[in-house]
Amino acid sequence: MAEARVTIDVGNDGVAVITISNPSVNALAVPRLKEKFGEALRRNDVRAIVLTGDSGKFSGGFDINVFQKIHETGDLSLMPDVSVDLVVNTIEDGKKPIVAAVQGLALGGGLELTMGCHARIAAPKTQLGLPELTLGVIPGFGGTQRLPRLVGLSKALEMMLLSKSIMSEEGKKLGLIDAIVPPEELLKVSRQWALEIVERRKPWMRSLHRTDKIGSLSEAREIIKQARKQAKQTARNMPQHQACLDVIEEGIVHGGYNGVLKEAKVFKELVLTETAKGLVHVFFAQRLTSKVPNVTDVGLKPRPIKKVAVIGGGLMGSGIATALILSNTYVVLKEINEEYLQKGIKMIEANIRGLVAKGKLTQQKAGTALSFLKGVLDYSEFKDVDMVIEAVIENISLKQKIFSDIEKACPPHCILATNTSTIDLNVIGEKTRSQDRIIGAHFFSPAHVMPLLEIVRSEKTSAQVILDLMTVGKAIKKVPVVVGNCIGFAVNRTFFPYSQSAHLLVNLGIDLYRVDRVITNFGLPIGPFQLQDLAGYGVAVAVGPIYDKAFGNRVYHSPLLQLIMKNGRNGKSNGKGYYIYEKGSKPKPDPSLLPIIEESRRLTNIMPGGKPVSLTDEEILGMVLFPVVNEACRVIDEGVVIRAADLDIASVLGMSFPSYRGGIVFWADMVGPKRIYESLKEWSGLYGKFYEPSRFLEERALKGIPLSAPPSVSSSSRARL
Ligand SMILES: C[C@H](O)CC(=O)SCCNC(=O)CCNC(=O)[C@H](O)C(C)(C)COP(=O)(O)OP(=O)(O)OC[C@H]1O[C@@H](n2cnc3c(N)ncnc32)[C@H](O)[C@@H]1OP(=O)(O)O
Repeated sequence: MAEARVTIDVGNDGVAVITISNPSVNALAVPRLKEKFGEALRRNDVRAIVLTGDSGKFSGGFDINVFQKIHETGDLSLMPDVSVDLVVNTIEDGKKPIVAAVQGLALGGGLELTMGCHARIAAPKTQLGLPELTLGVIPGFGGTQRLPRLVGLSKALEMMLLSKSIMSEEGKKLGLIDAIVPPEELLKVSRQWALEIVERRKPWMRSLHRTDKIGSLSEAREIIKQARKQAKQTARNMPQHQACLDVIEEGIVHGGYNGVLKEAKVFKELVLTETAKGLVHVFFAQRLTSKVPNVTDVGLKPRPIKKVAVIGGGLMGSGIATALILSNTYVVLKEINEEYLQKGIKMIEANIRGLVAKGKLTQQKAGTALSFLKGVLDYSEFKDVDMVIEAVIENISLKQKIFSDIEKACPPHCILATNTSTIDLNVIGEKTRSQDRIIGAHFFSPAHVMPLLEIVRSEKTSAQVILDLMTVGKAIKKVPVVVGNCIGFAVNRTFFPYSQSAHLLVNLGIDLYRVDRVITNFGLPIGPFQLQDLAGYGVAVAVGPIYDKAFGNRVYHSPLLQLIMKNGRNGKSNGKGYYIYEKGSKPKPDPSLLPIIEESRRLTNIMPGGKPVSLTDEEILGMVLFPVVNEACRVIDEGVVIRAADLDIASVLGMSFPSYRGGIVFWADMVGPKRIYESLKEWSGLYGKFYEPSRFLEERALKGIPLSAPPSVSSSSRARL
């Protein structure tokens, strides 16, 4: 981030324009703001003040880097007193009118500063929001008090608890914005407005003193009560939602100023929580994924990708095609016969209809998206495509044949991507001479919904091709994470022990549904057994031998899956798996599964003394997740990911690992490598090689080094990236 500046410019009209200038989002530089406001309030030639931001943006809020410094040092004094000293005393209660001239975005502390001002003038389509809860804190510059007073309690709760921003047009209707003017008139109108306040021709409004939008105390309490109930369900394990409601309630009951004081106190408590640490880590880690050494830092420019061919109209292919057409990219969907092609097109139409039904897409945009789709049965349309994404079944010879066909059918610049989740890219491209443009584009199902795009490169994939796919990924609203070429790549490789540990626990006598419950209580949306039901068993069966070959004796074999398949269960697809699935109701545990589980326990015979083991929920959690951490260590050690933080993002976006725990490696460092190592060592003694700690974990645990610390040069084989 470039150096933060705040400038002051006093015009002949007696208006001082204070401008925040801190590329790229004008994060707030508090000491300089205080200094410039002090100057403007002191100077006799200044009658009124306009506060604005440079380069078409007001401000993205308080500098989040400061939170990270607080997390590293524990030093709360790094957090300046803005709320009372600057926003209440200097701005809101200052002796000169202050108008905020807002455009682009005003988020978090940025919006809070504007709410302390006496009026807000905005350019069209300015984004306004208080997203602090996504960082594990609450608005800390008075936002919890002023937003309800400006837009009403219900709307303010929606904006804060769901971190939902609004546009200035809606802000105008709600009363948050006083006028909307074209960007070129923003400063002129704001200056005039400020002078009119001086001349008492416009009201001198202090938001914190208002009560007209709050409603009666009993109404407000009822709204807060409902919000508490909802937050209990939707924001489990996180303290900031209930804390935000406490602070709002304080202000409603005891007045805005008391609310501001409580807000500042609670903010300081929250900023030190593990939740804030995890979420702030995820914020920066996600942005770091777009920095790929030797790809994004060597002056390359992304090439335009206008037309993409998707081969295979199954679940994955149709999801990928959906994601592409939603971003107005021309897609040619290829299938082997008319029947399959129509099936694929119908799936894409259903995906689009689903988004319309959920209110995520207008009917008009749905029609536009579908106009970008064309179904084909041969390669004639491939002559001018910029990229092909192959999404057929995991069959090596089929993929090899397709790649040698598309090498001939496509222009020489065309990117040749595969959506394989397991097969080595070098094997797929073996029959071509185009290894430099072969790349993995690993989407997660459903591809038009899940945000992660794992971009897999081989040693031969060119930097230009990686950059192009990263750009396409961002254009279709995915978060691309570049990883190396290995079995399962980063996500499936790291999580391969996840369901195996769950099976092992069941064979040790632990209740299957309890395992799922422990995992959902931890924060994943569903447990490993429900996940298997949802994904279908075909994937597990197909990848089993591949994992066996690659990972040898650290694979745990359980007969349970085969047994339940023999029993006619296919998971959610036929309504019967580990759970019973009935339309309109939640998945139900199935008591008739017990004899099958018992058969699996009999066959594996691993219960000590033939008796079920007794474990605490914490032990169950560790026995499921520590083997995942162990594999994550190997993934880091082998250089499959550029940095540990990439695996955090991949786990959050690909496996729905709770973001407030910071991702798998961040969480492991919070738990402590030593504890994880010692537990795994103990379990490997009791239950075998599946739990044996990796060399990397052992080294880090014994030397007291966090798993996320950059690997040492002497580390084993960092050859993949
Ligand atoms: C006390 C107060 O209540 C507390 C607060 O104000 S906390 C801050 C509240 N504000 C937020 O949560 C907004 C966070 N930022 C965002 O959501 C998005 O960055 C944005 C919508 C502003 C812009 O998005 P986009 O254009 O996609 O750019 P994005 O890549 O995210 O950010 C650009 C750069 O600005 C940085 N940045 C964005 N907001 C920042 C902030 N508030 N502080 C510090 N850096 C910030 C990003 O880290 C990134 O840096 P990089 O280029 O070195 O990677």
